[in-house]
Amino acid sequence: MRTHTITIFFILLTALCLLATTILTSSPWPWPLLLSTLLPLLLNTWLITPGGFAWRNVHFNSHAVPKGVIGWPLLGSLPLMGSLAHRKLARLSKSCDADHLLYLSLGTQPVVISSHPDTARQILSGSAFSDRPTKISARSLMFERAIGFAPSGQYWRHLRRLAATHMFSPRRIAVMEGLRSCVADKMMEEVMMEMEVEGMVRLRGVLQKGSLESIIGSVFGSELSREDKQVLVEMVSEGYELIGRFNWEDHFPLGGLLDFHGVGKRCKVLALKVKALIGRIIDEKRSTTGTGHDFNKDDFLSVLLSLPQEDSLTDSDAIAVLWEMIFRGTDVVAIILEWIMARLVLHPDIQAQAKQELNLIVGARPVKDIDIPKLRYLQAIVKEVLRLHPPGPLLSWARLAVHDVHVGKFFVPAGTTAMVNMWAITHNESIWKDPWAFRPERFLEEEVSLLGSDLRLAPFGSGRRVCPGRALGLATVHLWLARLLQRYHWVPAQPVHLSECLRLSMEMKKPLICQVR
Ligand code: HEM
Repeated sequence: MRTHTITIFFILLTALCLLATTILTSSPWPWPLLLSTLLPLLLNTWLITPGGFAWRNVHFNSHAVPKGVIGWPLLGSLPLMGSLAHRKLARLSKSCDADHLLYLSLGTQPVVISSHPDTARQILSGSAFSDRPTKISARSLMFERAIGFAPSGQYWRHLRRLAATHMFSPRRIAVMEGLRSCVADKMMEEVMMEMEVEGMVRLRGVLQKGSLESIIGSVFGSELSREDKQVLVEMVSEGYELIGRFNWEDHFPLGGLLDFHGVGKRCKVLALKVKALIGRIIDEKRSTTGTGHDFNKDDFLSVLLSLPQEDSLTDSDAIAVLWEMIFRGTDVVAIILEWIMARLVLHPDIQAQAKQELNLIVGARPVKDIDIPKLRYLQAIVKEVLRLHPPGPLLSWARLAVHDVHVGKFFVPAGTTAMVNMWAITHNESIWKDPWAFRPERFLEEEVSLLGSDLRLAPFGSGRRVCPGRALGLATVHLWLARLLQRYHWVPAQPVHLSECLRLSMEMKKPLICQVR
């Protein structure tokens, strides 16, 4: 029935075009002939393929024809991919009754989107979707030689092992507790200073500065100069802007020609600056010991430099990996904490309950990492915020099918980009009771793991490419949240807006401005 209607539609459209061009050109040759041949061909491939233009060469089994959206000619569904892409895609999947798998085109890129835990598990946890789709800006910024975008071969496995052992292991996280704690104290002072000087606190700036300080300390050690730190801040923020920008080349083979904003050029310039700065930091670190094999510090760079020959990385690969850690570790913790504090100033009863728990279990001394497992309500608050505001609503960077595969009964060819709409899953009323309500208690009533085993709530992804920094990220969020609540009572200084803006991560569109007592 659907195909029938479409066929009639494009025959009528062709006839209309033929008529229009005949009238407009007053000479019937050659435009009408050309149009009447090309148009049906184009429309045929665009209109009757589920998912639109990018799927034109894929033949689906008649028993398992997927549901898809055709989108705009050539662009496909690209116009949906703005700052609220997760919401628009969720609405689309629902309206097409395609929560399990929705087919669409982003330019010439075939894409499937899962908004259901079952298909999300198949995509994230199987081996078929173990690569990332090409992102030109990520490649120019060297991330293809780092964990996030390296193809899933031996090199990527080696990097993950190094990071798991020397950056994110429980021992390393425990060793770095002193640093995180010290940064927390500095943030408290800054909060107090802002209150005294301005009468209000712009929390985002304080948290971003703290996150950067903390990640720089664990990656490079504490020797970095103020100037170098400032340059790193600027580099990370430019990298965020560039990588979050729309890039034609990611979706069309010759899209690079349309780089009107010069994103490609700016990425190359930034990569040169990153290489120069981190290259110098590596050289300086090496020269502090002379032999280059005598590092006894705990920072990640010292560990990388002291690896045995067979495990060691070239300098340019080490630069890519160190840059990735700084880049990834800076913003997301600050973003989560800003969402949490926004919710807590809007719900003073929940804030009071969290403070009461802290009082009861920890008392007046500063909270430590070992207290966190006992702070069940505090953990429930973090979970509830990650459910309502997952920092990667489409799980940051998508996955790429490395071979043909079936997801459920639907065929997905190699080269397809797969996205999981975690935001749609965490807001689905058939999965979560009262999904729009902020109710941390739900996680006291039911134990739900955040770490990737339960696809109803997997803000860190799942499977072989699950976020390797999740334990460090959570330890930091819990510790700093507990300290912020222990020290101050938080109230809004201006109306709090919960509107979202999806760039690389999903931020609060309007920064939170509070007062403390
Ligand atoms: C605390 C909040 C964080 C959140 C919500 C988060 C979220 C994510 C998500 C959704 C992915 C993609 C997972 C997938 O494809 O299945 C990811 C990957 C990654 N994350 Fe995180 N992340 C966080 C913190 C961190 C930190 C602190 C670091 C490092 C310092 C980090 C480093 C990485 C890396 C290197 C990858 C790529 C993994 C791969 O492709 O093998 N993340 N993260």
